[in-house]
Amino acid sequence: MKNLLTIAGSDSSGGAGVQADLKTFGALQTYGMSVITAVTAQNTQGVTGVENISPEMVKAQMDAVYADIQVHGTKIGMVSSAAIVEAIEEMLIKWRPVNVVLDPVMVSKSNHRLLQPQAEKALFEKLLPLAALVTPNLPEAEVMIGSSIQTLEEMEAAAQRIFRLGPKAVLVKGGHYTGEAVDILYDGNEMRRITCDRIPGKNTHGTGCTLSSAITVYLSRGDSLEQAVRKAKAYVSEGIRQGLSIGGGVGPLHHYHPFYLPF
Ligand SMILES: Nc1ncnc2c1ncn2[C@@H]1O[C@H](COP(=O)(O)OP(=O)(O)O)[C@@H](O)[C@H]1O
Ligand SMILES: Cc1ncc(COP(=O)(O)O)c(N)n1
Repeated sequence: MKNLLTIAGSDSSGGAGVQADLKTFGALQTYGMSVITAVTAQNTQGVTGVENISPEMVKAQMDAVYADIQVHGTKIGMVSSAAIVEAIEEMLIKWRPVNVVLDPVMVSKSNHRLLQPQAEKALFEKLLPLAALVTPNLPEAEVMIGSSIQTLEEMEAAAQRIFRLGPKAVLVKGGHYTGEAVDILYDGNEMRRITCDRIPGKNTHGTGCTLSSAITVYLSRGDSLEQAVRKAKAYVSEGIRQGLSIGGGVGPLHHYHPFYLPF
């Protein structure tokens, strides 16, 4: 059994954040644990409130988990504030966990800020260098490099520039692109285009959270980075295919595929 930790924000509607991460860990038959950074009041239509957990409490949660349980992979999502970034950095340096996957969550699909603007620099400078993989979507990659991305070639150039900020590898996700769902994986050596058919349908709330959690699972099982990304992408695609039309807005992908055994 692999033990997986998510450090992320709570989504009251259960589609993204900690809830999506724990559902992914459970569906992929690992033991899931959570360090909550912020609580959001959120549904399929938007975010109506955010309350941060104190940096001291974030540190206490991380200490509690890492001191007691062997953690085979850690996924980091919404970190909300610069003070929380610093708390997480301090604990990562203290505990040196393996397989750290950073999803640099900045804005929700419903267009609500989940990272304070003044925390962007802290996230880039303090957490990127500690990550085995960072998984920006297109708008996040644009913020990281400070220019717009229109083509696959520009996605590849962005991956190279983000790599220079210190992570061991970069996955620029193409969910916001047109045509096939192409993600660019760059490890400082090889540039790969990882492509899946674009699944029609609007229920994509939580795709980024789910992808980074599933990658963390597969890395913890010893898969190569490329294999882990390919398997996680297949899991997300099936989840979108079975997406749930609940609520009045963007519904969540589905995590329990009783007739579909991922890998
Ligand atoms: N309609 C879709 N069909 C298939 N894959 C998708 C679709 N939308 C997003 N994806 C995939 O889901 C993952 C998350 O991507 P993205 O939506 O860009 O992230 P985020 O949720 O962080 O904005 C990526 O692997 C992306 O290619
Ligand atoms: C607590 C939390 N974390 C992350 C996301 C991003 O997910 P998405 O990009 O699907 O809106 C979210 N909406 N809420």
